[in-house]
Amino acid sequence: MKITFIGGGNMAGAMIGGLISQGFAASDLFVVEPDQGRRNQLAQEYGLATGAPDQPLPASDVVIFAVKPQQLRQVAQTAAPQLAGALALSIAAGVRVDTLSRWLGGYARVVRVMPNTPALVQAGISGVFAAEGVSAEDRAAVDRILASIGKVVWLKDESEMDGITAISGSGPAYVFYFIESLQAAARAQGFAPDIARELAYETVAGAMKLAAQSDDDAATLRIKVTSKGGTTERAINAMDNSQVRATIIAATQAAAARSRELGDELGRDTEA
Ligand SMILES: NC(=O)C1=CN([C@@H]2O[C@H](COP(=O)(O)OP(=O)(O)OC[C@H]3O[C@@H](n4cnc5c(N)ncnc54)[C@H](O)[C@@H]3O)[C@@H](O)[C@H]2O)C=CC1
Ligand SMILES: O=C(O)[C@@H]1CCC=N1
Repeated sequence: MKITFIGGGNMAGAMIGGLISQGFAASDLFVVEPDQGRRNQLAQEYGLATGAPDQPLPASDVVIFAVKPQQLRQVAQTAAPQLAGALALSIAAGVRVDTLSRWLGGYARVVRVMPNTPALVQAGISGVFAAEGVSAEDRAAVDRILASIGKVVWLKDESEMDGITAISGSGPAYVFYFIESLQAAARAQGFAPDIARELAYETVAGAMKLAAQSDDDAATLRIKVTSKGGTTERAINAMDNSQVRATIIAATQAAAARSRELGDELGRDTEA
C-alpha cells in the first residue's frame, strides 16, 4: 500500500514513526512538506522520499491530508486533479467529510480520522468516520493503517468526531499538562529537576499500568490510595474545592465546541 502524507508535521511524523516501526516499508511512504529542514529530518530519521508542494504527487493508494484545518482547502484543491482514484484520508480537526469532498471536486472516497500523537509508539487511538461512498475494501485498508499505530473506533455519526477530538485527539496534551504540574509540584517540594521528573513520570506510568491491569475501576483505585484522615484525602479535597473535575469536563466541552466551530466555519466556505 503506497501512502502519501500531505503535511509532514507533528501528527504526520507520529503516524509515520508508528507505521515504520510496525513494518510498513519506508519506500511505500512519501511526504509532501514545504519546510526543507523538516523534509531533511524525515528523510534522515525514516529514510523517506519527500517532496515540496509544487512537485507532482506520486502514484498512491492512500493520500493522507495532515495539514492544519485552515490550510486544507488550498491543499485539497491542489491535490484533487492528481488523486487518480486514491483513497483520501484527512486528519484535520473539524473539517467534515462533505466539506473535504467538495474541496476535492466532489470526491467520494473520503475518510476522516482523528488520531493522537501516541501513534508514534503504537499506543494511539483513532476515531474514524467514512463518507457513504467508501467501500468495505477501503474501510479495511484504513483499519490496517490505523491498527498499526493503536486502537481504532469507527463512528456511525460524524458529530461524534467533535467529542473524540476533545477526548483522545487533544487528550495527550491534558495528560502532559498533569505531568508538568506534578513535576512543578515536586520542584516546589525541593526536589532537584531530575528527581522531580522521575517522580512524576514513574507515578503516572505506574498508576496507568495498575489501572490497565486491575479489575478495579479508576474511582476504586483512587479510594484505595486515600486513607481516611490521611494525606491523599487532604489533597483530593483541595482538588474538589477547586473544582478540578468540573474544570476538566468544561475544558473538553470547550475543545469539542471548537471542533464544531471549525467545522461550521470551514464548511461555510463554498467557493470550492
Ligand atoms: N498534533 C496532534 O496531536 C494532532 C493533530 N491533528 C490534526 O493534524 C493536522 C496537522 O497537525 P500538526 O501535525 O499538529 O501540525 P503541524 O503544524 O505540526 O504540521 C502541519 C504541516 O503541514 C505543512 N504544510 C503547510 N502547508 C503545506 C502545503 N501546502 N503542503 C504540504 N504541507 C504543508 C507544515 O509545514 C507543517 O509541517 C491538523 O489538521 C490537526 O488538526 C489531529 C490529531 C492530533
Ligand atoms: O489542537 C488541535 O487542534 C489538534 C486536534 C487534536 C489535537 N491537536
